[in-house]
Amino acid sequence: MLFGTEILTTAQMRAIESAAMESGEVTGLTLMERAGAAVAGQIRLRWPKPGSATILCGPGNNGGDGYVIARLLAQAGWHLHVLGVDNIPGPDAAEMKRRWKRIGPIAPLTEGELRRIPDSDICIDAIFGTGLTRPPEGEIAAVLRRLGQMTANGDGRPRLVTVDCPSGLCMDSGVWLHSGLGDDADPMPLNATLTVAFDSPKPGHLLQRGPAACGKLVIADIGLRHWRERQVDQAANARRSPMLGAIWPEFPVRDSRMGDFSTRARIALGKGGSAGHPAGHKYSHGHALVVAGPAGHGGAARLAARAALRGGAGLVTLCPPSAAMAEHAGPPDALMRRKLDDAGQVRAMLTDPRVAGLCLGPGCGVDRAASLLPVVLDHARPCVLDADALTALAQAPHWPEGLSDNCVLTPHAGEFARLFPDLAGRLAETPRRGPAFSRVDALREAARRCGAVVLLKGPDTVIAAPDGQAYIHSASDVPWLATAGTGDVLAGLIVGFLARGIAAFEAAALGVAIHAKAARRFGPGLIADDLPEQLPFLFRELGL
Ligand SMILES: NC(=O)C1=CN([C@@H]2O[C@H](COP(=O)(O)OP(=O)(O)OC[C@H]3O[C@@H](n4cnc5c(N)ncnc54)[C@H](O)[C@@H]3O)[C@@H](O)[C@H]2O)[C@@H](O)CC1
Ligand SMILES: [K+]
Repeated sequence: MLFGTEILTTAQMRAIESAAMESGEVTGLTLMERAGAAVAGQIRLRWPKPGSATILCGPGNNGGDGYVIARLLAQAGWHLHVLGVDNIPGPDAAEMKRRWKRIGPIAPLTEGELRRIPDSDICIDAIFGTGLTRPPEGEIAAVLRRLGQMTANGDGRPRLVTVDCPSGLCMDSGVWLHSGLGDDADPMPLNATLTVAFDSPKPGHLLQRGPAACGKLVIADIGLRHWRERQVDQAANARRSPMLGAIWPEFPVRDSRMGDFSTRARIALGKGGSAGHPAGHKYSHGHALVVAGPAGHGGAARLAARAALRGGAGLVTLCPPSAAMAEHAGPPDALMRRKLDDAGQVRAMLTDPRVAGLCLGPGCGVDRAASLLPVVLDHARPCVLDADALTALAQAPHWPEGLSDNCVLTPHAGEFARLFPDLAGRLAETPRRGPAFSRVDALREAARRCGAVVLLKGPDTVIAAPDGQAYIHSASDVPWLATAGTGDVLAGLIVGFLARGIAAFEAAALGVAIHAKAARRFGPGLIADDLPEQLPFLFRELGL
């Protein structure tokens, strides 16, 4: 179970469109008309007064959408310049091109032409969509470079609207494809004001450069839901294509299949009762242990412990070494403390069946984490391994063996590179072809190798489970979340959810979503300490 919506790779999207057309219930021309109408509708919604638009139409169906948009905007009184590739596209795009030609001219899609025509209020990029497989070259690359320069101002004039995606962006990974001939030959990254994509987001809208390139992302329904649900279910049943879900800043309040976030969160958290109001005994909500480190480094573990408490663990015990006990004497009084000096003591604590979650890593110190890790892994209790525990794990002799699927690893990019240097290396390569290796590909492989849930933190957090299900959480709208200690809070929150009996993948997905919501609710100026304090208000708002 996931929160958010299913998202589709470009290959899945093409398969769904083909299945819809093969059914005979809908034609490609109808889908193209709906796609173009959706974009024209969004433009008219945002800019109700007809203005001027330059529409750039590529060689395929994305270009076909562009000709539909041209026709509909012209009918609405807009003044248009249409530039198009001089080719014979597929039958649907060719028909849309013909229909436009009855209304207005098509100038060649060249950089020179784009320079010659006067500036418009908006530029519409209908050059490449899901069909992009290689970097734009030659004249089209020059056009895109010019388009990037013209619209570099973001919200200045002209504004950039992209059809399905900004051209040149790999829709499966969110990276710009490069020719390898140097920056002068490549298009300039685009910064759109608005992107209207069809049916479902693709990973590239939400990962890496995608959010900045797309601007506001609107997902338009073009009547493919029936075929999408069938294809996704068939693929999942055949275990060919495990579920990929996502939440992004403009995530609609009510989503097609999974319901809105609060309903799904209520179902997940309902398994462990309501936050802060345990229906049963405190132990029925599980006891979480948070391991702390040497004196002077206790803040990280305290943040994690506080988040675990607010997240609804029945009991939370902070476990520093004896020498650091005094440092943890302050509030919250709800927090229990117990000294933990060696692996034997952890072993004794973990024999208590009520311990339902453990957090190892924040402020722990790598040596201490390394000494405790074997016992923690041996007991296979639900746990979060973060920070120093990840560094220790990467150095462990049997890595990547020994983990179980109730364990969540929460690396940031640097820690991920220590754990999976080859995958990090592939992510860092300059992409020459699409689909480029994506963060979802990397995380699925990482989770498969180590047998645990892996969560790669960032503005585009990706979580994957060993069985291949994956989840993208895009929080590009809360840059203030990137501040010291917020990762410790996330680790603690996930441990709190684990202690409530929520399965590791769900606990991680829910933790990331609630963490970002708490930051969004607080706003800029946030420090990590503020996050756990937002949780009671957030839970109440979500009706949890
Ligand atoms: N197939 C459908 O039923 C629908 C498709 N729609 C639109 O169609 C788009 C996909 O259309 P296409 O599959 O025709 O692909 P695109 O229009 O994205 O690309 C056009 C063609 O350019 C070629 N190409 C790829 N990379 C290139 C490069 N670097 N330089 C030069 N040529 C390159 C490819 O052969 C591709 O077929 C979607 O993004 C969407 O906008 C919508 O109209 C909705 C319905
Ligand atoms: K486009």
